[in-house]
Amino acid sequence: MSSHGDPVPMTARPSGPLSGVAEVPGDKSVSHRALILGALAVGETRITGLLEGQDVLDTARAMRAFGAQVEREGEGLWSVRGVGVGGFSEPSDVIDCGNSGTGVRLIMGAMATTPITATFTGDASLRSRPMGRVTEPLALFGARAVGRAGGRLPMTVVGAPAPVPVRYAVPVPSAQVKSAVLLAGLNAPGQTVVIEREATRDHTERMLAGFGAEIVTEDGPEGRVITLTGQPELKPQTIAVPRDPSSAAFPVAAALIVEDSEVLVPGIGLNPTRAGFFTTLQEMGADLSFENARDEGGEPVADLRVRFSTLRGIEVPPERAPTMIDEYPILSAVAAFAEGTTVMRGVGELRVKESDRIDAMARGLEACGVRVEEDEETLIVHGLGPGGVPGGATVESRLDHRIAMSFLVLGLAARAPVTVDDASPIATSFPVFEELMRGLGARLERGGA
Ligand SMILES: O=C(O)C1=C[C@@H](OP(=O)(O)O)[C@@H](O)[C@H](O)C1
Ligand SMILES: C=C(OP(=O)(O)O)C(=O)O
Repeated sequence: MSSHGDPVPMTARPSGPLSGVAEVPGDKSVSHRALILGALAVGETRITGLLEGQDVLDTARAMRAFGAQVEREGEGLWSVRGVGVGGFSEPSDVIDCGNSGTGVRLIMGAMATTPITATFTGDASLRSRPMGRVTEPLALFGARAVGRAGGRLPMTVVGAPAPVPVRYAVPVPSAQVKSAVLLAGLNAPGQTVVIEREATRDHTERMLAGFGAEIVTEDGPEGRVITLTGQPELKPQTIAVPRDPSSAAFPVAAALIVEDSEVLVPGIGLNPTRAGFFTTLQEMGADLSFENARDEGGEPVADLRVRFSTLRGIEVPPERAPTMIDEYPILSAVAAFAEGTTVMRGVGELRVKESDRIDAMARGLEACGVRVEEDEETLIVHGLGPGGVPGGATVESRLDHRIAMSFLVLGLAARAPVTVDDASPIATSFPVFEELMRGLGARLERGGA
């Protein structure tokens, strides 16, 4: 929701070894898609392990506003009675997607080929993010959108009265744009084709196939070509949401930088389009072991054991960025404890997330005594080695959950406490962060140092 309450300062203090089992919540990307596709299926979809973070709760509320019946039956246990492809009704009020880029962009796609009108808004962070990247391809289907200057929310989308299928090459690596086009393609007759030069997370494609849509992915010279046949009847599913690797990144990072730690993170999703952070950590010398690799609900899953490690700085290959895009903030916190320099190039997309994440990390790391360099597309962190980060600063979280969690993790291994001015955004993706980290032995406290 866009109303933002009082800031919640939080302080991380230098902690003793972390240990135990970190049961992180359900995957945010998969949770949004389970609700949206459930709402477009005919019949009752049942979901277990749904992330009950604010971003996903806002999507659940939006699906009700478009006519689906969405019920919470227990912890993480939800049921969605869908209205069928093309069956969305017109919401009687503004759709507030809170802090969630995924929520607003996927929902715009899902309604853009139905002849209804909807107005979208969000919090101050979401209202500053670009929506033109979705409304441009949605216009090719025949939808119209009017928003503020620069394609910003609030924005009204008028669904296409007679949608036509589309062939669209996504100009930026973005699973949200790809997914918006595929969801719009659901109600266009014929074949909608999306081409992406760099493969981004493919949960939409996997889940559409699970719901019975005809969808084919081919890798060719132009990149990944995804062809969806429009106007299917989606069949309701039972979906087990895997634990979120992007949330797991925080306890994993904490165990790597706090001396003598050992933590087990069970059941995390390890879809290759999401796992780049763990590959990068291994290249830095991290002691990670993957146990009990298995498949759950169409997604690869494993238990991850992590032990404190002496890390070295590396150059992260730019082509890996889409597979770890949300993990650069925590990677740059980890890099501060590595020996040598970590170079992250080709990460310009970080500037249009919940905050400008390159700037937010650079300023916060500097305040904690870490030397950084940056340009439009690059962040470079000069590591100080294990135990070498001074800390002792208050850092701005800028309405960005990942910035808040990154600096709280950093503070557990710094020499002096680190305060985040507002930890409340953490509830968007990882509502049990504080409790879970404390359970491992992290010294997290409400308030300033
Ligand atoms: O499709 C998704 O679920 C997401 C895609 C990514 O955004 P972009 O599509 O903007 O890269 C990612 O940053 C976001 O957290 C979730
Ligand atoms: C970028 C993120 O989310 P969204 O784009 O959905 O707001 C994120 O969770 O890091």
